[in-house]
Amino acid sequence: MGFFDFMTEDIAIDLGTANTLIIHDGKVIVDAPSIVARDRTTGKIIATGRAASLMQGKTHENIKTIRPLKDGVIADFEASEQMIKEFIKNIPSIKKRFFTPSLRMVICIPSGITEVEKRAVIDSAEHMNAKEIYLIHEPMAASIGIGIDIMQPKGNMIIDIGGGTTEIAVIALGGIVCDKSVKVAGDVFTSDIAYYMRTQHNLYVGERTAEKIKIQVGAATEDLETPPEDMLVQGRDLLSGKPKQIQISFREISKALDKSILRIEDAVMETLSKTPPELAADIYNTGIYLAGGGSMLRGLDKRLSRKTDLPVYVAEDPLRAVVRGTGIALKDLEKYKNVLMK
Ligand SMILES: Nc1ncnc2c1ncn2[C@@H]1O[C@H](COP(=O)(O)OP(=O)(O)OP(=O)(O)O)[C@@H](O)[C@H]1O
Repeated sequence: MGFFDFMTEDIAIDLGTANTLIIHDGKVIVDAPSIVARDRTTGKIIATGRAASLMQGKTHENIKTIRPLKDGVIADFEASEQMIKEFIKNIPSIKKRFFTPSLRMVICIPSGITEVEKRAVIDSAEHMNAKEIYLIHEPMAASIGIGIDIMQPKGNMIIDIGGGTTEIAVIALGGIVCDKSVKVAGDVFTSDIAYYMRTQHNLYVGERTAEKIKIQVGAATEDLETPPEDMLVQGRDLLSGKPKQIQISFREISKALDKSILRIEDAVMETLSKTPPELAADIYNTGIYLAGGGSMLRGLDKRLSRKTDLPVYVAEDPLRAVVRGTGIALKDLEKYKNVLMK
């Protein structure tokens, strides 16, 4: 270890539309919603992460909650920088320092990101005192995080369903052979549910309630082996204006999500049809891996398996697969130099 290593901290970041995760010293030390709450009059950030998420939909006119990322990329630079700075500042070993350490960072980015969006990520990292910055594509990070040996001359298909994007990629020999990124993922599922409640039940529900419905009774198919119990949902009646409660079943939610899931199925089929035959043969044998929070939707694996006639496996702890892979790449920069971008 050189002298200057004392002044550098290594950090792996999965900067996601829904959640930001940070690995430092091999451990996940930040796992928080990507949200900030700002005081409109002073412009100051008053809360980030979980604390800001609790304020969502419940603010008054002086407080605004912002989700700085949209569709997997930074939409509000200032808010995203402030949010990450806040997360990093609170890392215990950084907090106790007298000075801001320089950072060596591996940050994962969606595979469909533009050069301008990529530049924005690098600029933000530089503003945070990052001296060495590496970028890694999300599906690549997810594959490493799942434990796939990406360097092998063997094809693997990975589908990362996050909050803003679904990234589908075929990986072999440490590279992405073919991929597709669609802006249909967890956030769209949530708004599909809110729309369904408004149009089918005249019930106006906020984003947090719609997300709760998705997690509690969300389903990609009506054909579930262990269906969840019905859920009581409260919101505002659009006709009378009064608070109202209704009972919702997973069957209704699977109808509400059907169109969006069809779009994901189409994207998967399109990627499979572009896959070179030798790699298609590998995927036939190994199946498809799912990662990201959206992959936890009940029955989604079953539905994709039925569509593709392939076995589909959901990663262990799918919400953390991407950051795990980013952390592994950070630990062995030499081994992964060909998959990291500077
Ligand atoms: N049990 C669950 N069932 C369905 N969806 C879930 C579940 N748990 C979390 N989610 C959804 O997963 C999404 C977040 O996943 P993840 O953290 O992987 O996304 P992200 O990395 O922030 O997004 P992106 O990669 O698009 O930038 C949210 O939309 C959340 O509602």
